[in-house]
Amino acid sequence: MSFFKKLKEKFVKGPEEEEEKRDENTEEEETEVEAEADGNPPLDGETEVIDDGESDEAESKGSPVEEAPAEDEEEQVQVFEESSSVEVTEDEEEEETIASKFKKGLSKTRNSFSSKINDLVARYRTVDEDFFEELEEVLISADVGVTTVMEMIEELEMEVKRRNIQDPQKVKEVISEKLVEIYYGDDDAGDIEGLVENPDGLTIYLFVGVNGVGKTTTIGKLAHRLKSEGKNVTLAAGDTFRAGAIEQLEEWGKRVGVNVTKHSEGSDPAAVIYDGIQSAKSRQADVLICDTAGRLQNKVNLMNELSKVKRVIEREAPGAPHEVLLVLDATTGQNAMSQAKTFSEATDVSGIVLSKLDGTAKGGIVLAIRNELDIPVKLVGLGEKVTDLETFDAHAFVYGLFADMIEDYEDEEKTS
Ligand SMILES: Nc1nc2c(ncn2[C@@H]2O[C@H](COP(=O)(O)OP(=O)(O)OP(=O)(O)O)[C@@H](O)[C@H]2O)c(=O)[nH]1
Repeated sequence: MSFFKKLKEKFVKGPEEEEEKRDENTEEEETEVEAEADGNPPLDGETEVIDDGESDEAESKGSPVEEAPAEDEEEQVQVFEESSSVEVTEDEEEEETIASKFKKGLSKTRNSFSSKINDLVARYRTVDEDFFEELEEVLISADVGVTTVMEMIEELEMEVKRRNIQDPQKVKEVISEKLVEIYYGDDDAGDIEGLVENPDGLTIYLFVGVNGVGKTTTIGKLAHRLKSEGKNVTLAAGDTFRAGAIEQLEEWGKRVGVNVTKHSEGSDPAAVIYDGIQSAKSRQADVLICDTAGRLQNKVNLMNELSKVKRVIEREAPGAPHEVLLVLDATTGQNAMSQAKTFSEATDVSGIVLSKLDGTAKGGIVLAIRNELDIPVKLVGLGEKVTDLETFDAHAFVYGLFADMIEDYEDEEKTS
């Protein structure tokens, strides 16, 4: 079966399915309206009471960092009241398919990339050396990364020869297929996609990345997603360095309806994370998401800070952190690549979260990161809404890049 057809079957819903989905949505809306009429908020609110006794006991057993300010103890754990989680609007909750999210989120990249590809195939009658040279430029301009592009062109040339493809139009499909193949390399999709979870208790995710990349927003989005899946989520405000970072995380905690462990600005991040773990344990949380500061200016400090935080996590929750997630801003292109290199030297990054993928026309950065750094992209930010965080899926990504062509392909199919 052709690759475009496979993608179509996987991601494009038929009219009947769309109809069913619309009916389901209408039913859900009606239920929500009824619930509101009964005085219940559309999102489940959360009233949480902390067992302070237990966390105090843990602290007295020896917080790892003596310099943690004692006067903050009573405000270390924030408790949000029931009304606080309704700020996620119904509009934001609207259900979209993974395909429509990737299609919408990658529209800038698609518009630039597919128009260049279409222009290229329209100008060539046969697939020759010049064609591949121009294709190379198109891929490089989409930030795919020189090394990855070279590998890709080599494989494309072999494939085109093997299948004896003469018509440049037919190369589009081969490109899409190769993009997926190059992304996975020798790995199975199941091994590199999705976040690792601890089946036996608390799962801990450690977030790292420089300031301004969208770390806080991503943590908020992930907390919302996990909570919507029925998980008991808690956050630790380990970015004690950037002014306003703690308050910003607290805001997200309120918005999403999860509690946040915090100390005052400038305090030791490892102490916050330690308290976050005790709090998560005492409330039997399923997931703790830890924020950290990213000071790139001083690599030694960054390394020391992250290794101290990791040591505390490893000691207090053996087997954790289950993921060390580096947030990179897709709009910063090759700068993101150099940040990834620095952070991988400072700590064991297990996955990348690529934020603001919707804000760039150079979405090819996904492939460069995966291929040149050998770190999988676990999550992608596809917009500013709380629900605009998706588990990365290379097939959905390629569908997002080639959606228009796949639709044209459908037409060709229908008319043939
Ligand atoms: N369009 C779009 N905007 C995003 C995405 N993720 C984050 N943003 C926006 O990027 C801006 C910065 O994000 P924040 O999370 O506030 O990041 P920050 O506070 O500057 O810095 P850190 O938390 O240290 O990364 C905010 O306006 C976010 O709404 C995304 O996936 N798409």
